[in-house]
Amino acid sequence: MDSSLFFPPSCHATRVSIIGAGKGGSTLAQRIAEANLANVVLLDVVEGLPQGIALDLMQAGSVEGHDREIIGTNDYADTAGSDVVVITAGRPRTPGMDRSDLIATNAKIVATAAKEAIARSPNATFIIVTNPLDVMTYIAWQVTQLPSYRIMGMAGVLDSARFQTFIAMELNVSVADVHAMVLGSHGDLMVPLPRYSTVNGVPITELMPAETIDRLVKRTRHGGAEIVGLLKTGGSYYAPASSIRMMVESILLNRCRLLPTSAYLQGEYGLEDVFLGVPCWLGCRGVERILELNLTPDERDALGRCAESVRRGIREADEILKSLSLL
Ligand SMILES: NC(=O)C1=CN([C@@H]2O[C@H](COP(=O)(O)OP(=O)(O)OC[C@H]3O[C@@H](n4cnc5c(N)ncnc54)[C@H](O)[C@@H]3O)[C@@H](O)[C@H]2O)C=CC1
Ligand SMILES: O=C([O-])CC(=O)C(=O)O
Repeated sequence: MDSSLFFPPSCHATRVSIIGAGKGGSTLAQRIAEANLANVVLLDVVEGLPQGIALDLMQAGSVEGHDREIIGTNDYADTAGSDVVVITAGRPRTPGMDRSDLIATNAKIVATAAKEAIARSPNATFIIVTNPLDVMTYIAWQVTQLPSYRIMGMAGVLDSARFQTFIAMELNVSVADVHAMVLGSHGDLMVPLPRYSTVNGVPITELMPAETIDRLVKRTRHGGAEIVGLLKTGGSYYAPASSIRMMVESILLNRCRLLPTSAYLQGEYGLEDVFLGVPCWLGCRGVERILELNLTPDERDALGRCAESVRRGIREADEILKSLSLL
């Protein structure tokens, strides 16, 4: 019998490489495989870690009912030909730290990882997750020299998910009906937009008093630190992994979902040469289009302050990377 009938020549299966097999990276690998979105390559510098997680996830697949291949590796050669590369490599913060305290450590890691990954997957779309998010996305863009629409950072989906959760908890309504929009940098200066946040189309400004909204906005701004304070040894990873999965899905399936994304700005919102969270349609080309919302002068000013703080971080990272000849 001709065995090729049963084992046809392998065809190109969609592949997502995740650089960094820690809490965020490994949870994302699980989400992508269990959503049957793509095969996954999980890479880390620690020997045995990605291999062990990949084997464990493959064995879960036999129960979860997917046939996705998950490869664990320490070798970038295994990431070759990826459609999407996600960078979660780097240190998380611990209580008392600001995300910007991670610049010196994580700039080197992200620059190296991005260089290695782009060399093997020149056609991939990159999603950066490592903190401080908007600064690290700029670094990765600089070293890969990718067209700006093919590289972006994940933060806005997570920050909006937090705002949505707090709104649903406050009103005691289904979170499925809540849609919220958080723009700006992934830090205390982020810009939640109550005017664009609704419960099934009804603006939250009509559903709760201004003081309540202010309290939820503050909690959203400190949402990451709240979890770091509880976990003590690192940050959140379930909600971040879900948020990255949503972006990966919109790209791979060309769904063109409108998602707050850290994107390269070239005049949008009056800002240039900076990555910042803005609403973007994500499709097979990456950032297909940036939506310019009508902002009030206060909201615009808040976005400008975010841009300034990201630029300060970029200058600090650039100096470090130049001194190491990584830029
Ligand atoms: N953008 C966002 O919204 C979020 C960002 N983060 C950030 O993501 C990063 C990762 O967080 P976790 O997964 O919780 O940390 P983790 O410590 O669990 O995992 C990080 C992994 O990176 C690996 N790593 C370090 N250097 C590497 C290199 N040169 N190449 C490959 N792998 C390397 C480590 O061995 C470790 O396994 C942190 O910077 C964290 O702050 C976390 C949550 C949300
Ligand atoms: O807070 C952190 O360090 C991790 C993170 O970015 C988040 O959960 O928003």
